[in-house]
This record gives sequence, C-alpha cells and structure tokens, in this order.
Amino acid sequence: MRLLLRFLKPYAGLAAATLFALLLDVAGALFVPTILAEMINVGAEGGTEHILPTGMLMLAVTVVSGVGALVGSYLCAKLCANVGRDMRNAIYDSTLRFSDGDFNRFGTGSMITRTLNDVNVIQQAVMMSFQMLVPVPIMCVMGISLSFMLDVTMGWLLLVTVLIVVAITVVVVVKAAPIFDKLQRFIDRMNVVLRENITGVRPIRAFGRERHERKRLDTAFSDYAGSAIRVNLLFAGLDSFSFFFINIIIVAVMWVGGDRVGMHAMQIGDITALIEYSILILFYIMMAGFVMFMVPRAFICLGRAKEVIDLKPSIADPEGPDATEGRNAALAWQKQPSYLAQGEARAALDAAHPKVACFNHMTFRFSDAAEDTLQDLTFSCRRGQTTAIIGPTGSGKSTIARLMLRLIDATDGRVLLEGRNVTTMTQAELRDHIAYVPQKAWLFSGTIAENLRYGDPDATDEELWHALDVAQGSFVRELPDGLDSRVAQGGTNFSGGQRQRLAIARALVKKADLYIFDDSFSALDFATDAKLRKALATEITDAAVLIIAQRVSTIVHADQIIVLADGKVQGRGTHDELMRTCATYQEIARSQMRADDADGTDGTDGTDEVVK
Ligand SMILES: Nc1ncnc2c1ncn2[C@@H]1O[C@H](COP(=O)(O)OP(=O)(O)OP(=O)(O)O)[C@@H](O)[C@H]1O
Repeated sequence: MRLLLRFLKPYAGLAAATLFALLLDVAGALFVPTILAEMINVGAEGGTEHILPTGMLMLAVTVVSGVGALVGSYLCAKLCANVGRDMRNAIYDSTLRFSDGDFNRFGTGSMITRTLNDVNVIQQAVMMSFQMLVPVPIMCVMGISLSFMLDVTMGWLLLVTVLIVVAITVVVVVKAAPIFDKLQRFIDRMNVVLRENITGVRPIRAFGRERHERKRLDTAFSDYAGSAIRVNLLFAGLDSFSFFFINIIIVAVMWVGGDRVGMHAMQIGDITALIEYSILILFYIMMAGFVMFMVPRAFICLGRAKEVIDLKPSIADPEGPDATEGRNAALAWQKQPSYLAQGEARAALDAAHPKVACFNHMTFRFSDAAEDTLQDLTFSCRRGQTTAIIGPTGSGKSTIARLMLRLIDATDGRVLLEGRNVTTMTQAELRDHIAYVPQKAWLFSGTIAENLRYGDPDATDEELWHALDVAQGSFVRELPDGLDSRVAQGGTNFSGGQRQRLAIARALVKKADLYIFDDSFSALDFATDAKLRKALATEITDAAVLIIAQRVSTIVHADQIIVLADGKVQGRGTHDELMRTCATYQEIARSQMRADDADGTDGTDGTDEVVK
C-alpha cells in the first residue's frame, strides 16, 4: 500500500479533483430521488404548480451529477494511466541495476509478468477503487442518513440490510484472496513455459518433443483455468446474491413502507425515494464487492512489483566514487616483493604497454555453487596488447568477462581497471571504458545502423561502414537496404556468423580502453576468423584486447595466453612458450589438430601454425 501511495503522491492534486468529481456524481444520484419524492408528495396533495420548478431542479442536479461522472471518469483514467506508466518505468529502471544473480532470482518470464500484467492489475484496481470503492462509504452514510430522516424504522431496515450484505461480501472476498495469489503465480508459469516453447520451437520439433511440450503447456493452462473458474464461481455467487437482495429490499420497503404510509408515519413519495436509496446503496456495494475481488490480487501484484522496485541490487554503485581507494590498492599491489622482484623488465613493459585491466589474486564462487568457479586468478590486460584466455568448456572463461564488466563481484581479491578497483567506480563509468562482444551475439529489433549505434549514438555512417569492414561484415553492402536493413528481434534473420560480425562491429563503433571478445569468432569460418583478427590488430592499437576463445588458431598470435582449467591458471605465455611448457595447452592444441585432420581441413586456416 505504501508503494501505491508513493506512486500516487505526485498526482495528489489530480486524485483530489477525481474524488471531488466522483462525490458530485454520488451526491447527485441520491439527491434526484429525494427531489422526486418531494415532487410526488407535493403533487399528491394537489400542489401541481411545484412540478415544473422541481422538475427543473431535478434536471440541473442530473446535469451536475452527469458532468461529475464524466469528468471523474476522465480524471480517474488519466490518474491511473500515469501511475501505471510510472510503475512500469520504475520496474524497468530497477531491472537495469540488476546483477546477473538478481536476474536469475526472478527469471525473465516473471519479470515480464510483473512489468506488464501485474502493473495492469494494479492500474485497473486503482481505477475501479476510485470509481466504485471510494464512493461506497459516502453513498452508504448519505443514503442511510436520508432514510433515517424520512423514517426511523425504514432507516433501520436499510442499515441492517446493508450490514448483512457487507458482511457476506467481505467473507467471499477473503475466501477469494488465496486463489488470486495462485492465479498470479500460474500466469508467471504460463509465461515461462510459453516463452520456452516459442523460443525453443526448433529443438522441440527436431527432437519430436511436441507432445511432451504440449502436455506441459496444457498443465500450465489448466492450472490457470481451474483457479480462474473457482474465482468466477465466487464472483457469480456474489452477483446473484446481490441481485436477490436488491429485489428482497424493494419488496421489504414496499411492504413495510406501505404500512408506514397507512399509519401516516410517512408519505407516499418517500417510498419511491427509499427504494431508490436501497437500489443505489446495494448496487454500489455489489460493485464494490467486485472491486474487492480485485483488491487482494492487486495487493499481491503490488507486493511483487515492490520486490523488484525496492530490491537492493547485489551489485551497487559506491556511495561516493572513491578513486583513491582503488588507485592505492593498485599501487600497494605493485609494491609487493614478488612484483618488484621481476624488476626492470616489468617496468619497461609497464611503460610501453600500461595495464588497463588487472585481476589480482581474484577468486570467485557463485552463491549457489559448492566450489570456486575461479581461483586465485592474477593477470593483466595491457594497452596495445592482446590477452587471450583459452580452456575447456565450463572452465570459467566467460565468468572472467562478467567479472570485468561487474555483472558479478569477486568473492575474494580484486578486479582493477586503470588501477582502480572496479567496486569503487560507478557501473556506468566502468562500462564506459569497455566494449564487449557477448558469447551469444544478441541484436535488437530495428535496423543494422541502430544496432551499431549502440556503441556510439553519434557515429557517422562512414564510421559504421568502417567498423563493418574491420569486422568482415561486407555482406551488409550487398543487402538492398545496406545499413537500414531490418534486424529481427535477437537478430534471427541473420546467420550465426553474420550476427557475430555485426556484434563485433557494434563493439568496434565504441571507442574503448578494453575490448572483450567472448568466444566471438566461434561461428566464423577459419579464413574469415584469420582476416578479422588481422584487421583487428591494425584497428585496435591503443587499447587492450581480451579474447576468450575455444580455438587455438584464434589466439595463436596473442601477446599473452592464459590457459584455464577448473577455474585455475594452468599456464601463461605466448603460443610458442606454452607449446613447450604447458601440458594442458599442448593437449588442447593437439586435440584441435586431430579434429582438423579428421575433418580433412588443410593448413590454410591457421592450424598449421598451431601444429608447429
Ligand atoms: N549463475 C550461475 N550459477 C552457478 N554456476 C554458474 C552460473 N553461471 C555459470 N556457472 C558455472 O560456472 C562455470 C564457468 O562458467 P563459464 O560460462 O564461465 O564457462 P566457460 O569457460 O565460459 O564455458 P564455455 O566455453 O562453455 O562458454 C560453469 O561450470 C558453469 O556451470
């Protein structure tokens, strides 16, 4: 509730105006039968000259009430649309601050449900509450007071009826609340299964798992349908009960009212007013009951939205950017005896190729893992040099890229950029220095130019073409629309290799200090891979390059190769050094040679260099 008030606060004026307009509507609705009763009473006693002015008054009240209803509905819709928009933006903003772990906690399906469906439920509930719930107490108090003013006995009759109906409505609503909780989780589930089925339609067909998946979907749909039917049964029950009571009260008012008129305790026109009051009050309570059905669901949705909006990201920016802490740490590290012992050679290297990124005795373990994914990792990426990481699948290579980008934080040790601990920089500042090509080359729906300008929104067409040329993306020149060619969501209208080259070009458009290529050449044929690396070497001369790769041929020319296995560094050096000293590297290189022999690949792709 506090969350809702937080979002309503900026629109306090609009909310007050909405309530005032709706109050006019309610007051008018009750005032009309009061005037009508007066007209009948006066008319019954022969005062026909009052009919015209009273009729005009009724008309005026109806107009005011109608305008109140119209304006109230408009303001209410505006208010709720604004609140809904702000809430969706707040959820999205919060998502942008999520670390990888935070994302995994919620899951994509649930995040979509929370942003779209949950906020929609909240928006609808707020709108209906304003229009149908908030006026109820006003309607009840005013209607019952007017009834008491006409006749005390009739007032009591109406009051008791209202209390019974309210009590039954509350019981039904309380019963429905847990079903709504389930309903929302079933929507999450449907979302997850449906997404999996749509995005994974090819493997589903390829493995002939249509029946299995259909069953999974059917279960998700049936669970949702079962709960929805139970809720609707309660809803229908309350509906019929309310109409039944409205009819009963009309009969009761006529019956008891007839007696009271016979006893001269009230006048004939009062019966009309009392019937109108009863119908209005019970109708509003009935409508409130329907809204109350939505309220528990809206509270659950509010709770789910709050979980996201108020989540303290596991990776947060420092309170005040603390550059000195990071620099001091880097200097302290460089003063260690082991570091100094390596003496002049290192000093010369530092001068020629200053360090851009450093991993300093860094250890990392996923929160749900039993073992460290990376252990005691120490290496640097230097300006003007290429550092490569190679290792078997699952050895922790991509985790290094995620740590550098601070999508996850080191469990122990430090990750430094330009001598500063990454935890002392804001994430935006850190990522500003880095251009990253993810393992899965994800493209956004739009045009090729729009995708490339993710790297730099101000890049000219010439710069985009240049980046494409370096990334061996000349296929774009052959497309009829060139840079304006359409890209489907995820880039699915391009081949894997084309997607990788576009993702590489996107990274190249950004001028960065560190370029990270996470297995970004894997879908390229050997010849294109070789050409691309050659073009990269002449293009990126003043930045550090970190290449994560599976193929030895991709990294054979790297200035430094880190061999990783089971999260530990097994060897470090150039290709030639490692071929002499590192058994793991030799094994990787030989296994790839054997695979190439088996493939019948000749030596024109760089594998001959690997073999030597
Ligand atoms: N969110 C996570 N929670 C727990 N463990 C994870 C998570 N993400 C990755 N891992 C584990 O961390 C290890 C390293 O994963 P990583 O993706 O870094 O490997 P990799 O060397 O890049 O593999 P590949 O070459 O196949 O891409 C793997 O064993 C993986 O199962």
